[in-house]
Parts: sequence; structure tokens; C-alpha cells
Amino acid sequence: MTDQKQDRVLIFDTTLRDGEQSPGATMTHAEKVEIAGLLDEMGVDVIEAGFPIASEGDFAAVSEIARQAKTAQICGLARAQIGDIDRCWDAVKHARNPRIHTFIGTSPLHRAIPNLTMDQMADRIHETVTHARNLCENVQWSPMDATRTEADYLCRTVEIAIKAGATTINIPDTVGYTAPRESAALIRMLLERVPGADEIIFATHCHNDLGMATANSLAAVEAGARQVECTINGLGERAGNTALEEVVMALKVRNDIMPFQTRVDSTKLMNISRRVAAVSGFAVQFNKAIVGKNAFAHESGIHQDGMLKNAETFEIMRPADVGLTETNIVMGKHSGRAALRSKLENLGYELGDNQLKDVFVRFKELADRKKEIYDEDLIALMRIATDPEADRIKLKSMHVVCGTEGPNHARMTLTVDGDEHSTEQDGDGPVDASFKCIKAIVAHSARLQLYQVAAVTEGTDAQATVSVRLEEDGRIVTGQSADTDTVVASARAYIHALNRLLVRREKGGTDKREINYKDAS
Ligand SMILES: CC(=O)SCCNC(=O)CCNC(=O)[C@H](O)C(C)(C)COP(=O)(O)OP(=O)(O)OC[C@H]1O[C@@H](n2cnc3c(N)ncnc32)[C@H](O)[C@@H]1OP(=O)(O)O
Ligand SMILES: CC(C)C(=O)C(=O)O
Repeated sequence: MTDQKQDRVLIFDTTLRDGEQSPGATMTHAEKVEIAGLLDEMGVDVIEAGFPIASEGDFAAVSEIARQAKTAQICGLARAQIGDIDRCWDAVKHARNPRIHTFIGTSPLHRAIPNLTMDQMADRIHETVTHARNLCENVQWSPMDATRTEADYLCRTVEIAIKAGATTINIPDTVGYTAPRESAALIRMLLERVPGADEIIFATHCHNDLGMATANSLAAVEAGARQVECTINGLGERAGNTALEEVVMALKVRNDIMPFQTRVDSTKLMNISRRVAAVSGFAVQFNKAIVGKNAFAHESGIHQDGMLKNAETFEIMRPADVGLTETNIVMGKHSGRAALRSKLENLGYELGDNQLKDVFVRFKELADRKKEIYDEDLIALMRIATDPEADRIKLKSMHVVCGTEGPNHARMTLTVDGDEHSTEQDGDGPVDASFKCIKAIVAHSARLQLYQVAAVTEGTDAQATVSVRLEEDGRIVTGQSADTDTVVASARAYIHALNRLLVRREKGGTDKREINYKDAS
């Protein structure tokens, strides 16, 4: 085999084996079969589907995945024990392209566990790899904890495995201990020193205990490894395994300095990431490279402005390359006018500069109180900001005392045609007290026909949208408002309805000065 000299890097996915070893990440049979199908479709070269000796369930899952695989090679894990290898073969043999992966810990710490001398372990490796190769054409052998194994002994065991018929030699950094330079040097050393090394494929299998799994894997590839073992979302024991999506995208985006190809269709990454997160119950951290919620999201004004002018200013990949439809411009307190204008345009609002200025002030006020502003929030904001009937009566301030003890009490200041008026009222609940304040300042005979509250978005900081319908002399008006404070939204909605009523009165020929107000303070 000469693949090591070529540009092609095989992607070996072990989400269903090493990934599933994360405490709590156990997947059902059906979920494993589904994920394997997605991996196969995405173009993964090898799927390590499980550890067949581990349980009847694992055996059944590996067998079914083997039967269903279309193009991917299906692999099972086995200890350096004949029984494990036979069981593994019984599961993977149904695949068009099966592989047995057998391993043993070669470092001093791991040699001590089965209590084998170096020579006894060497014999065991020879015996088990030979046995596996007699069953299957593709045999992968791993010296577990290779990065803490003495160089001479590592070379010796790798040579034995190659001679016994291993076609892939995987070099695991089992405890995430190595660093990029060392990872590369190890592969180079094996390629130089081990007879027959150029006839097989070297694989790299890194863990992320020091946050270097992807860097270590790529360093190994640059040194000559041509198979990367990884998992979706970096799922795996402790700090996880190398993340498949990171390796695939790093090789794609930085192909100028790492000229290697994979067969993975990167546009399927986001979907599979979400499925693995859902079935494993391991949510993806927001700032996770490639597949995190924020990987293609921008909230700060300067970034948003840059993105709108040229996406390459703050993005090195196109969202579509990982299966996202678009960059997510997140509206929040760090956003600027450019992003607000663009977002509103997308929602169908064309704003002049003055109008934008006004809406921007309201937007920042809201953003100071609310973590994230959703499209629905902006629509609610626009409904109020662009309503020409919204102006004669304005809420200047209000303070409400409510709870289980004592009367509910509201204190309120309104401006009516520019003049301030204040009052305080008790009520049957905070909304009733607030409405009484409005009525005390702006006397009217309108009847409250409807009062309705709905949450615009999710979360306890969601805006409440309140609708108030008033009826006066056959005129019916509806006012609406949205605020993170339901009582404030209620008062504003009431005032909005009253303002509309005033406009209706005017249109009906009544004098504008007909507003009756009294200062009740
Ligand atoms: C780095 C890795 O990810 S390695 C893979 C780790 N994954 C798993 O362990 C998940 C699946 N494992 C299991 O279901 C179980 O551990 C089984 C079925 C494999 C074995 O179960 P048990 O027979 O009850 O053994 P137990 O788990 O208690 O101990 C492991 C045994 O395997 C031996 N062993 C461990 N690794 C190897 C190996 N690579 N080759 C040969 N023997 C090994 C240990 O020395 C120990 O042997 P002992 O029972 O004679 O002391
Ligand atoms: C079985 C081996 C490859 C492993 O998972 C590890 O060493 O981390």
C-alpha cells in the first residue's frame, strides 16, 4: 500500500464506539443504526460501530450496521483475545467491507494490567493479529497508550503487528497527553524505523484532555498518517476524541498548507452533529468550532457591519459548507444600526434614516433588558414604533407594588400632549391598578372589551405582547405593546388603544382638545 504518500486522508469515525463510551452517552440500537446511516451517506471511510464482545446489544448493533452499510467499511473493536476477535468477526462479517480492530496497551502502565512481560505481550500481539487476519482482510492494530510507550518497544510491537498481517496501524494518544510536534515526530519515527511501515496505513487517534486533539491529529497527518480517528462533536471519554467536523473543515479551509483530501460531504456536518447531540444527550457547546450555535453567529455591531459588507471579514468558511443556510446575525445589545437596518429589511420594513434612529433607540432600550432580540421582538417593536396613532398620550414612568401582601398599588406619570400628569391608585392586581391610573389621568368612558397577554419568544426574559381592545360609542380600537415586563406592556397597550381612540374621535369630527385629563396626584 502506498496511500501514505498520497493526498487522501481516510476518516475513521468512532462515535458509536469511543464516542458512546462517554458516561451517559449510551445510544439505543435504532439510534446507532440511524447515525451509522448518516455517517455512511456523508462519506466517512470507516465506521467503528461498536465493541461486539461488550454486550448482546452491541453485537446486534454492529451486525445490523454491517448489513446496512452502503459504502463505508464497518469495523468492530476487540481486545487481544481470541474470543473477542471471533465475536467481532461474527458481527462485522456481514458488511461488504469489514474490518477487525484489535488492541492492547503497550505502555509500562498498561502492560502491568494484564501482567504480561514485554516478550509475552509481543507473542500475544503476533497471535491475535494473525488470528484476526485469518478471518478478515482488513485488520487494524492499536498499541493503546502509544504516546507513553517506550519508542523501541513501540517500534518492535508495530513491526510484529505488520508482519502478522495488520493493514492499518493506529497510534492512539489514549489519555490526550501528546502535543503537536511530538505527535508528528512519533509518526515520522515509526515510518523511518519500522520495516514494512510504508506498506500499511498509519492512523492517528487522539483524545482531547489538553484541548489538542485536532492539532495533534493534523500534525500526525502532516508527518505521514493517512487515517484520522474521530467522532462527531468530539464525543468521547473524558474531554472527548478528535472532532470529525474540525478535521474535515481544517483540511478543507487550509488546503493551501495541508493539501489533503477527505471523501466527507461537509454540507452534512450540521445535521449529523444535531442528531448525535440529540441521541447522545450531549449538547454541543455554543462556541464549539464548526457546529456550535455561535460558530456562524455575530452579535457585535462592528462584526455585523463587516459581515454585511463582505462575509469574509469575519468568516473563514461559508455556512453552506457545513450545511447551514445562512450566517446568523444575532441582534443584541452589541448590535449596531447597520445590522438593525438589514434585519428589518429582511423582515420587510424599509426605514428612512430618522425612523431608523428612533427605532434604534427603542431597540437598544429593549436589548439592555433582554439577552437576545428575536425577529418576533423586532416585529413587535416596529408595530409600536411605526404606528402614527401612538403619540398623544405617552407613558413616562410607572412603579407597581404587587404580591401576596397588601393592596396592589401603581404610581404612574403620563405625558398628555406634552404635559406631565401623575397619579397613584390601588387595584385588584397590578394591571388593574395601572389601568386605574390611566383612567384617572385620561378620563374616558371607553369599555375594556378584551385584555390578552402572549409571550413573543421563549425564556423568562421573553417579551410579553399585550393586546387591549376598547369600545366607545360603537368605535372599537385595539392597542398593542410588547415588553419584558408584562404590567408595563399592559399599560402601554392600554395607552396605545386610547391614542387610537383619540384619532378616531378626531376623524369623526370631534375636537382634538377633547381629551379630558385630570391630575390626580
Ligand atoms: C481506550 C479504550 O477506549 S479501550 C476500550 C474501552 N471500552 C470498554 O471497555 C467498553 C466495553 N467493555 C466491556 O464491556 C467490558 O469491559 C468487557 C466485556 C470487554 C470485559 O468485561 P470483563 O470480562 O468483566 O472484564 P473487566 O472489564 O472487568 O476488565 C477488563 C479485562 O480485560 C483485560 N484487557 C483489557 N484490555 C485488554 C486488551 N486490549 N487485550 C486483552 N485483554 C485486555 C483486562 O486485563 C481485564 O482482564 P481480567 O478480567 O483478566 O483482569
Ligand atoms: C482502543 C484504542 C484505539 C482507544 O480507543 C484509545 O487508545 O483511546
